[in-house]
Amino acid sequence: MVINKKDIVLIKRAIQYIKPYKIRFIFAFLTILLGIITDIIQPLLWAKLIVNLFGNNFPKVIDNILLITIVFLVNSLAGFMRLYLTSFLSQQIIFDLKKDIYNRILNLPIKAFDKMRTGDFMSRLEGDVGGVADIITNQLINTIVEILRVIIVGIVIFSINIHLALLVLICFPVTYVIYHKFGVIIRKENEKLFELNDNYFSHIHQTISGIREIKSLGANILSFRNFLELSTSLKVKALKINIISGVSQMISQIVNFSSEILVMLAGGYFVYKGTLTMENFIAFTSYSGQFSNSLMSVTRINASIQQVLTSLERIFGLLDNLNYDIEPIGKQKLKKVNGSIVFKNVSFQYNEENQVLKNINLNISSNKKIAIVGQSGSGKTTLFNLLLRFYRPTKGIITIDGIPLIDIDETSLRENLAMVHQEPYFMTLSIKENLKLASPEATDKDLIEACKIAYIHDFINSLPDKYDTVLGENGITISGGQKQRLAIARALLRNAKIILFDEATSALDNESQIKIKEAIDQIAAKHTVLIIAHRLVTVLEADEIIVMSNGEVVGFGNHNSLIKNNEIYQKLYKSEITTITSTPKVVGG
Ligand SMILES: Nc1ncnc2c1ncn2[C@@H]1O[C@H](COP(=O)(O)OP(=O)(O)OP(=O)(O)O)[C@@H](O)[C@H]1O
Repeated sequence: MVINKKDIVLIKRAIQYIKPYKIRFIFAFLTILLGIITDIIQPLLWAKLIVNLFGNNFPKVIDNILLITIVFLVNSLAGFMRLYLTSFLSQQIIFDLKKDIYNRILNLPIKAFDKMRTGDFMSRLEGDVGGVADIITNQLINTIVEILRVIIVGIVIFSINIHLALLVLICFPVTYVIYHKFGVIIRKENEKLFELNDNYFSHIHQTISGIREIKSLGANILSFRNFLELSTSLKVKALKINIISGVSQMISQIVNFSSEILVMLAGGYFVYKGTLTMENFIAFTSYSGQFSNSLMSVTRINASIQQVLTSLERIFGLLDNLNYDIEPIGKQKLKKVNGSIVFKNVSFQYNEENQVLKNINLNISSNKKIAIVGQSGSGKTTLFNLLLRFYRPTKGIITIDGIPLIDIDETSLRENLAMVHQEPYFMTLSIKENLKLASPEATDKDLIEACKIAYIHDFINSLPDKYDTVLGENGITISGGQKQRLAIARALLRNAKIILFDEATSALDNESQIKIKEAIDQIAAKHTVLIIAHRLVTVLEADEIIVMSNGEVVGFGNHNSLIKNNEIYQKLYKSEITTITSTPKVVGG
């Protein structure tokens, strides 16, 4: 068996998942032991029965049949208990592993998702976990049991006839070498199979989440071709692994069969010579079968262990990769929040390569409507990302009401900061349930009030099921403007003092635009609203405008002052003015 130090660490970690259920494991183990003992007794009883049948000893035959029946029943019961316990343990370990991975994913910093593909999470959560749990419960118990069986049955066959037992043993080194060699190959092939599985899951996830893009680009055929390529590789790899396992099994079966023939020939000869009783010969042939099968299982376990080690490596590797330094988060609760925000000398970079924000200094008063404008890539979204604490500034400090962002307790921060995305995400749940995700305690009255402020109540009321209408995947059945208004209502329900709003770049109908603007105006009276602005009307009416260029704040003031004094703002404004006169769009990115 090829197990190195690293594997031992993996196994030790896996054992942590077994520990809470050790009593059940012991029971499973005992039922299996009972199974082995009854398996060992049975051939002996059958041998006695046959001898008694030939000896015309009818009362003894009845005794033997009675005993055989009892042993059979105990054996069946033990088999059932074993099945029940191992299934329970296997499902429980799957549950525990998945729970740990899922919990880790939910609590990951956003930067982790910049690196990992969704498919990697899916394939490990689904594929590897099941495999590991099965092998921990079934294979691990089996290994111990089969080793025990080899020892016990080994003692029995050696005590029956040492020469015959040695003949049975001959096949072992050969079978061992076969499985050892094939085990190494299988492990390598499995690693490749799992990698393919990651790619496969990623591809499917990307296709489904980007289906609109794929269709509009006419990339269906290309996507299907990639899918076929991946599925074919998966099929070929899985087949190859099965063939390799099959070949190794076939070779060892041939070796086994040869040794059985040798045992028959030698055993028959010993009976003929009178050095072995018929009863012992019958029992021996059955035991030698058990012995070789167990020995085969023990060697075969090597392949399973190689497989489980690959999966363990991937699962724990994923968990470890996700083991980002736990960034200290403060415990300070925000009480009655004013909503003033300060950026002091804030710089930030997503990676080593480029500085995205450069020495940002901003002083945003509460209850104001602030528009952020700037060319695409100038760093507007990154400002929001930092405020949302998705990433931490590489330099400088951000405060809310004078409290450093880093010191604010997580729940408190989320309660006071709400975000309305360009393409808001809704679950496949009813409107009411989607809104309640933001505030589970909200009453129907609260929901209606928020929806009225967000100018979406009348629309919801016009739907057949009103607030109980179920939204399609990602709110597909409602328009972009309606989605944003619903998202505003959701943000309002959070009762957050600061609302971040990423205006939709896509053209909204006039009615939607006016309603969104009115909703924001109403909200801005009592909240600090920061808007990544893409519409002229938003910019013109903002209390303050932040002008961004190449990761720097190059202007701060209202439209009138900026249009007079700020060159970059003038340029942005002028470059869009033609569009603006035809449609009420766009300033900046
Ligand atoms: N997760 C990320 N990892 C690495 N770089 C990123 C990441 N997100 C954004 N960037 C880079 O940071 C810079 C600023 O991006 P940001 O999204 O903040 O710009 P923006 O002004 O909001 O642009 P737009 O108006 O097009 O949305 C860009 O150069 C972008 O490529």
